[in-house]
Order: sequence, then C-alpha cells, then structure tokens
Amino acid sequence: MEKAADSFMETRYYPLFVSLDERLCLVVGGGSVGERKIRTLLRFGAKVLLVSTECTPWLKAQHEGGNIHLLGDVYDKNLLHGVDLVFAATSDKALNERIANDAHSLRVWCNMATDPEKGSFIVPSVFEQGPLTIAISTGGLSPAVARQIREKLEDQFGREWAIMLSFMGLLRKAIQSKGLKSDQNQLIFREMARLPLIGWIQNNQRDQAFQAIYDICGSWIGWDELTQLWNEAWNPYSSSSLPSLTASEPSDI
Ligand SMILES: C[C@@]1(CC(=O)O)C2=NC(=C\c3[nH]c(c(CCC(=O)O)c3CC(=O)O)Cc3[nH]c(c(CC(=O)O)c3CCC(=O)O)/C=C3\N/C(=C\2)[C@@H](CCC(=O)O)[C@]3(C)CC(=O)O)/[C@H]1CCC(=O)O
Ligand SMILES: NC(=O)c1ccc[n+]([C@@H]2O[C@H](COP(=O)([O-])OP(=O)(O)OC[C@H]3O[C@@H](n4cnc5c(N)ncnc54)[C@H](O)[C@@H]3O)[C@@H](O)[C@H]2O)c1
Repeated sequence: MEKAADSFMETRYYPLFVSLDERLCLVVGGGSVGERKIRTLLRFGAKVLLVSTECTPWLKAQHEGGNIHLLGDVYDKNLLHGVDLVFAATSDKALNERIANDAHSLRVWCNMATDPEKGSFIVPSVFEQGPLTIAISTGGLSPAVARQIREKLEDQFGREWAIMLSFMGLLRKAIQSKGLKSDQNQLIFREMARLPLIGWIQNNQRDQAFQAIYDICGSWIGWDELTQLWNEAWNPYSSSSLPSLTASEPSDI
C-alpha cells in the first residue's frame, strides 16, 4: 500500500521509552506549545536549548534560573549539529517545515507542532506513578482525547500501584539471587503477578499478602526477608504522603 505522507492514518508510530539523560534537545518556539514540551523534557532529564523570538514568563524564568539555554531568536540549520531531538514549535508554519526538512536531511528526530506528519515523532500524553509510566497516543488524531484518557487513568492508578511495583521489583531481585532456573523464576513471577496485591495493599492486609506469596515462593524467601522487602517498598510512602490510601503503614509482624 502506498503511504500518503500527509495522513496520520498511514503512519504507524513505534512506541518507545528513551532515556533523555544529558541528551540535547533543541526547541524552536517558546510559546505555549514550546513551554509544554520543555516542561516534560526537563522532567525527564534532558538538556534544553531554546531559540525563540518571544518566550513565555515561565520559560524566561527557566532561562534565568539556568535550567535551559537560550540560543537567541534566529534558527539556523547549523544549530542541529550534535542535537538529539528537535521540536519545531513556532507559530511560523514555513519555518517549522524548514526545520523538519533540515532535521530529516541530518537524520535528527523531529517533532513538528503545526504539521505533525512532516516530523518524525509525536509526543504522547504521559503520567507516572512511581515506577509505572503510562503513555497514551491517539496516533495524532485527537490530543484532547489522549489527555482525557490520561486523566481517567490517573484516577485509576493511585499510589498503591507504585508500592506494589516497588515490592514486586524487590521480591524479583531477591528471588533472582537464589540461583533458580529461569523457567522456575518465570513461573513464580507470573503466579505472583496474578495475586490481588493491589487490594491487599489498599486495605493494608499484609498477612494475607505474605501468606499468598509464601505459598508461591516460601521455599526460597523467608518471612523475615518478606517483611524487610515489604517495609522497604512502603518506606517512601509514609501514611502522610499517601492520601489516597485508607490503610495505615504496616507494622512489624
Ligand atoms: C499529548 C500531548 C503531549 C504534549 O504536547 O506534551 C499532545 N498534545 C497535547 C495537548 C493538546 N494539543 C492540542 C490540544 C487542543 C485540542 C485539540 O486540538 O485536540 C490539546 C489538548 C489540551 O491542551 O487540552 C492541539 C494540537 N495538538 C497537535 C495539533 C496539530 C495537529 O493536529 O495538526 C494541534 C492543533 C493546533 C491547532 O488547531 O492550531 C498535535 C499533536 N499533539 C500531540 C501531543 C501529538 C499527538 C498526540 C496523540 O497521538 O494523541 C501531536 C500530533 C504532535 C505533537 O505535538 O507531538 C498534549 C496533552 C498533554 C496532556 O496529557 O495534558
Ligand atoms: N502540537 C501541539 O501540541 C500543538 C498544540 C497547540 C497548537 N499547535 C500549533 O503550534 C503552533 C504554536 O502554538 P503556540 O500556542 O505555542 O503559539 P504561540 O503563538 O504561543 O507561540 C509561538 C512561538 O513561536 C515563536 N516564533 C514565531 N516565529 C518565530 C521565528 N520565525 N523564529 C523563532 N521563533 C518564532 C514566537 O516568539 C512564540 O514564542 C501554533 O501555530 C498551533 O497551530 C500545536
């Protein structure tokens, strides 16, 4: 099937979680879209360079605080050298298109605000709950719906998910250190993932959770070790910072 370059429907966007730690991201355009993209980029540890004729007050403050680098108000193709991602976020459609073309010729990944299909990646709606990251895309069809889905999921995935995942991560490491065969590990982890841990965490039913986990892997993990891992997983979420949970913090068995 021939690909229509101007159609979102024809583009299959490959979802990917990339590390932006210390990566250079050039944003051209410091209006509301540029600001939104930069807020997310900074949250994920990118180094942000900005070119814009005007900047929002928040972006000015970021520049003054040394959190982003302002490279002036004139875009030039040479600025793309050494850059990992570029965001063409000006209100000047022709300039955005030029940036997308330059990026294409230099093989720099480009997000394009005015004609997104002319860029090479789009940005999903994202939220994090501890180690859990949920990213939503409508393939560019409706960013407003992507946002609505994010808001719904945010209500659904509260702090108990962060605690559960931290605990599962610790438990997984502990079991992996016991030197079992990988198919045995796999069986254990799959069985544990089926347990209703979320409900037990929400209701602080630690004994129930321990008993069920013990039934699965009690031959390798002792009760004391389980207690230690459970407490470690709960530690960052003391009852004061966990308003969505009704249960109190776990006490020692
Ligand atoms: C998810 C999010 C991430 C972020 O930007 O950080 C994001 N847009 C967000 C919000 C949002 N953007 C717009 C509205 C107004 C309502 C509406 O138009 O629907 C709202 C809603 C709001 O603000 O409430 C307007 C808009 N957006 C694009 C165009 C141009 C076009 O479609 O041609 C226009 C029209 C401009 C005009 O009409 O002039 C294009 C894109 N916006 C994308 C991402 C990519 C596709 C994502 C996907 O696959 O769904 C894509 C394709 C390219 C890109 O930018 O990467 C963020 C939600 C953050 C959150 O979770 O709250
Ligand atoms: N992709 C998205 O998520 C999304 C969302 C809303 C709007 N848009 C589109 O993106 C464009 C930007 O939206 P906005 O709300 O940020 O607009 P805006 O007017 O708030 O900001 C535009 C920015 O671009 C800068 N700019 C304009 N011409 C420039 C040039 N030649 N060189 C350097 N900087 C220049 C301006 O100084 C300003 O800071 C709009 O035209 C809109 O169609 C995209």
